[in-house]
Amino acid sequence: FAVSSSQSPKRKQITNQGKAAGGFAKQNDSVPITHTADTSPSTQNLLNFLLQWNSEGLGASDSGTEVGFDTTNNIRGLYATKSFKKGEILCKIPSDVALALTDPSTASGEQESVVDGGVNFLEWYVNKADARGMWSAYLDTLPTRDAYFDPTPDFYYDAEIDELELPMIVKAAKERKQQISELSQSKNIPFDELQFATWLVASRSFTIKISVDDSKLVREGAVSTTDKAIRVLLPYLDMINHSSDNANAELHLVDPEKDDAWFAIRATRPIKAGKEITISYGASGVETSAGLLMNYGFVPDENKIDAMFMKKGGDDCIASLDGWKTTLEEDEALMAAAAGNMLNVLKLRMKLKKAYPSD
Ligand SMILES: C[S@@+](CC[C@H](N)C(=O)[O-])C[C@H]1O[C@@H](n2cnc3c(N)ncnc32)[C@H](O)[C@@H]1O
Repeated sequence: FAVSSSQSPKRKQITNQGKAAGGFAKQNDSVPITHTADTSPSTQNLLNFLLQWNSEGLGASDSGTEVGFDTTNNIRGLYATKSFKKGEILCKIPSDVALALTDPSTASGEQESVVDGGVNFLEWYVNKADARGMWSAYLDTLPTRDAYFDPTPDFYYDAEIDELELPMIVKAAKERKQQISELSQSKNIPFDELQFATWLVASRSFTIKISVDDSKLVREGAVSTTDKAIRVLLPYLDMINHSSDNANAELHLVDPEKDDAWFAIRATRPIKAGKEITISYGASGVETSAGLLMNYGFVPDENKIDAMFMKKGGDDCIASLDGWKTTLEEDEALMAAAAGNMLNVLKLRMKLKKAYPSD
């Protein structure tokens, strides 16, 4: 099985090239720079760790990608340091530096919940000294509970969840809070710890398929009903932010049938040097704004998929604009005085009201 669990990566280690990040190989064919390079020790450590395991397209200034902070909103993300054509690989990491969050021997076609993933993350990596040491270069780059992060409804009061109004979202959000509470008790994990681990898993993990027959990764588009879904954390690749309507890259499996498989980021459009690299989150590559709030804690400004979600949402969805408790204008007025979690609640409500076709 090519994805590591808590053990060390299996591939042969190469000498650390110790190249520093930052800067551009060439300035032509580039866009104005909208980020500052992340030169923090934790990110440099991660780069060195990944280079030891033969990762490509990262680490040196001309390698292809670098971690940076958006100069406007300070959000950390991944940026191109050279131009790429559509279809080109920007960077890749070997599958054995992926941290599995699902036990492949018990996995089924059904996706385990993010809360189960949170339990496994704590039990297999964080609370196990040897694994924590092995993966420290990655773990040290993760957001922490004591710094600001975008809270998902797992962190909301029930009254705030109720304000989301859409029955299917309110139900899913309350169920997940409940599951965190139940599993924290049955697994003897402090509630706050599991709540945050669940957030890390929900907002950073990728779901991939592996073949039942030989436990190898499965090429995209070749998924059969007997394949198992497993959740993985992908160091460095999890620095990539989301774009609903303008993503320029996607996760791609290279040589999934071989032991030496790779997780790669591939350009879906031409990308100029300096441009932020974005993918579209969600297992199927389309995530509604409600789904983004549930799992990633933010509501995007644009999202073409929302209109379709409202139309095809079924009985659990609010069937018409009349079904909402407030009008768009009332929400706009509430927004002016809102703070904390209610900002995203109202942003989502207003966005869905605007997206819903009035025919
Ligand atoms: C997989 S991580 C991406 C890397 C992350 N920015 C970091 O610094 O580690 C997902 C998180 O990034 C942030 N994020 C990603 N895309 C975003 C977007 N389009 N707008 C606002 N926040 C975004 C959200 O906080 C989300 O939970």
